[in-house]
Amino acid sequence: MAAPILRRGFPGGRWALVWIHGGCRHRNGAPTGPTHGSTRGRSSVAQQSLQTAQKPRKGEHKWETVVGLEVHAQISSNSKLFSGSKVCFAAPPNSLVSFFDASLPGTLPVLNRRCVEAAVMTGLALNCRINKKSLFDRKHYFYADLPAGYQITQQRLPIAAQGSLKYSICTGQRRSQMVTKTVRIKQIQLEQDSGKSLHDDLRCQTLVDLNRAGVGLLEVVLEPDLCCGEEAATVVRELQLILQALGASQANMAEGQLRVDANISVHHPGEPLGVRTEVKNLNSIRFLAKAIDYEIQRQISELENGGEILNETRSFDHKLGCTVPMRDKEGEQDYRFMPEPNLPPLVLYDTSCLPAGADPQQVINIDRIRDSLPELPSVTRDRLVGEYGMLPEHSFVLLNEVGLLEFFQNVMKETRAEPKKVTNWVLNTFLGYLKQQNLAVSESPVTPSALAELLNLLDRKVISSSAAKQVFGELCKAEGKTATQIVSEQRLELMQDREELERLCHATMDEHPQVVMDMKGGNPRAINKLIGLVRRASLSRADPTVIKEILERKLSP
Ligand SMILES: Nc1ncnc2c1ncn2[C@@H]1O[C@H](COP(=O)(O)OP(=O)(O)OP(=O)(O)O)[C@@H](O)[C@H]1O
Ligand SMILES: [Mg+2]
Ligand SMILES: [Mg+2]
Repeated sequence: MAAPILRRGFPGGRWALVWIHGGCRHRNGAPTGPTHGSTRGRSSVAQQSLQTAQKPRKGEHKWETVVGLEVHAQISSNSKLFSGSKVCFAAPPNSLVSFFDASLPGTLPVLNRRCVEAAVMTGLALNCRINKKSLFDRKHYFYADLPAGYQITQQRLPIAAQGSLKYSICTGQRRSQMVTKTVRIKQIQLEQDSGKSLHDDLRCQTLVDLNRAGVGLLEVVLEPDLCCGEEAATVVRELQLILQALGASQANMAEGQLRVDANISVHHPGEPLGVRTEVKNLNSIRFLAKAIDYEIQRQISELENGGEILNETRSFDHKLGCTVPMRDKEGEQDYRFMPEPNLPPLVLYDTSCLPAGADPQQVINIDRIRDSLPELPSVTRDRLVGEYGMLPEHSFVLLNEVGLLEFFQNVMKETRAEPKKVTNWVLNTFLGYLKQQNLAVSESPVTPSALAELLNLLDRKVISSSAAKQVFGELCKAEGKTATQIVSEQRLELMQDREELERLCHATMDEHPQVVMDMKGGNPRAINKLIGLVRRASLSRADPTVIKEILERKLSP
């Protein structure tokens, strides 16, 4: 019986699986490979998502639109997939390159355990089947930023396959209805990132930075179940949140940690899928949606004008808002896939089938990873709705803004105010201010404790709602004052003294006899005017409910 052992590769807890006799132990026989078959026999989920395609524009009713995504996520790890070089964004060019990353002869890959664990976590979170045996392959193409002339990937047997991802999308005329849909995951594969080519047009030269070469990537391949830019954008955002919750990837698109290739085709209902084009390397969710919608329109008008769609790769020109063929990817590529001879099969275990005598620290146990999975975004949203009676759409906003959920939860820890009130303040006043100032939650001058203190003052009726807004405005100035200090310095406390309030009402009525006459004459708006006048005289410190009660009593016949 063959048995894998783990070999310590580089310092810092890196291990490689070494296959001694070239066999494999499985509990239930060999796992099946990825579903590379035709995409035509799509499930009812796929059909359903096609049927609910976006509202047709002119001429579009005759067409069904199909979108399939390949999402590349850089794995959060201190070192690269097969070498000990550090992974760091924006380091000086070529400062993080080992001999292996530069493909010097004689160097060998050593698999990074952390990357494997991140892939298993992601597979489990996306309801995939985890393959207990997966294989590495070489995918050949020639480009300056790929020094080996091939990328190590998992083409034949990836680490995870056949999963699904649920996402929610707003529909209806006023987009007030939320519908939950499912997209199937075809497979998740581990692979190396390439380096970066920097084109210096002025000097007509290309510079190569290999810092990124060999960084671990997860390629999540989705089945062609989507139908428009908005659906694709929603799915990618959900995937991004899942990867971040798992800690599998920081998935920051601006830093290139999440890049998407969008495959698009159109066909007539009842006919086979059309020829797909692939828009490569989309690194913003907004551009992803725009590129897809543009490409759908382009393909439809091309076909309606008697043209044909070429199976080509394109890129999105965000300045022009259109897709253009990629010059370097013209023609069909032959990647000459072949097994990677320097890496044994990657073997994973369940608790029930650990190899006899194996050190649990040295084998990768799928059950242990499953047990340590954190709360996933969909579960967090359900919890917010259940625990705080929050509207589902509010739970989406809380999760979508980076750091906002943590902010909300920290406010909740320190306030006795109703969760609904806290949600309103966080989503309207606080988030509204951040948006207006173009600030991230982490840059906010208002801390969760400061907002909690303010909400406590409001809850204890120490201040009125309008005074609370005023205090919030002062907190935003970040002068280091607490809400209580601001309230006392600006004398914003609600007037509690009944006699003082009576006196104020009396004085206001004396000053405005016409309004009093109107009120006595039955003008319903006069009472509000009088309340406003008393409040102004009290510098907004008088409680409107108490004023109303006093005025009504004084003016009742
Ligand atoms: N007719 C189609 N229309 C739209 N999308 C499609 C169609 N057929 C397949 N797809 C999508 O194309 C993608 C194919 O990705 P996959 O990684 O399997 O292969 P590839 O694009 O040929 O290879 P590479 O990884 O080199 O880009 C999948 O997301 C799939 O859903
Ligand atoms: Mg792919
Ligand atoms: Mg592709």
